[in-house]
Amino acid sequence: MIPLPPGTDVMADAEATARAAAEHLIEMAESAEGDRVAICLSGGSTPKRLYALLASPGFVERVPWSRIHWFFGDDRVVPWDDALSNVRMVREAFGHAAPVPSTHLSFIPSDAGAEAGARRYERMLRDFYGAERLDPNRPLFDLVLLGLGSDGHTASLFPGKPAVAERDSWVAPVPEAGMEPFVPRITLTVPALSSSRSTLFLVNGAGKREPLQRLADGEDLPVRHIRSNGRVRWFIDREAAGL
Ligand SMILES: O=C1O[C@H](COP(=O)(O)O)[C@@H](O)[C@H](O)[C@H]1O
Repeated sequence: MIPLPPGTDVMADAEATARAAAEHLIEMAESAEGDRVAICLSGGSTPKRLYALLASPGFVERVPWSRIHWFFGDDRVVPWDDALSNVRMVREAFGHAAPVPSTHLSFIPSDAGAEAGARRYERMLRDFYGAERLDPNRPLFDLVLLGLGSDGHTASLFPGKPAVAERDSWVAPVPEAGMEPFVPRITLTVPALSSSRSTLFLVNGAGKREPLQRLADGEDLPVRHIRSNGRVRWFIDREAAGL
């Protein structure tokens, strides 16, 4: 078995990971103070089952939809209805069953290119937060969901790329990352992703053994830089853990 990050719960399979994540999301939303709950969603294929579960009977009645404001940790610079878009993935997973007020979904702007989109998304986040600087005592997000790409990226922070080192901006353009063919992306940066009341990594499947092993071997992957005001937790299924 691969030595796993601190804060790991090993789950039986992808379904168990999604169910535990749904319970954690509801717990974080219910325990949030004030009338707004901010949740930052991850993309890719892993969290799709979680989002579909939230909109399904047994969960949909328990999620405090009217209080939750949904944000994205990263996206590709493609139209929101493109098959590569995280917006499309979340919309499809929520379907019509999730009663999300339209003003509570903040999509990453994708129509003006990576640079301009990053600036616009940063403005949206700062306006929502109500300040130009992150207060270490007041997290931007109640919950940040993240994944781990098979090549070691998280959000769209790719190992060794400039966005990983960004500490002033909350959002960064990712014009290239060494994956070919690469679609430009926009990503939250380490300080924004680390401003959370809770952070949860979801990692499933045999394809994640390699990046988990690289992490265990001490490689400087972007996830190493992510912090939280509260706990950083990992839900990893047995297959990814090498069990
Ligand atoms: O490209 C992306 O990949 C990572 C990992 O996705 P996964 O489906 O392999 O778990 C994801 O966290 C990120 O948001 C997404 O844009």
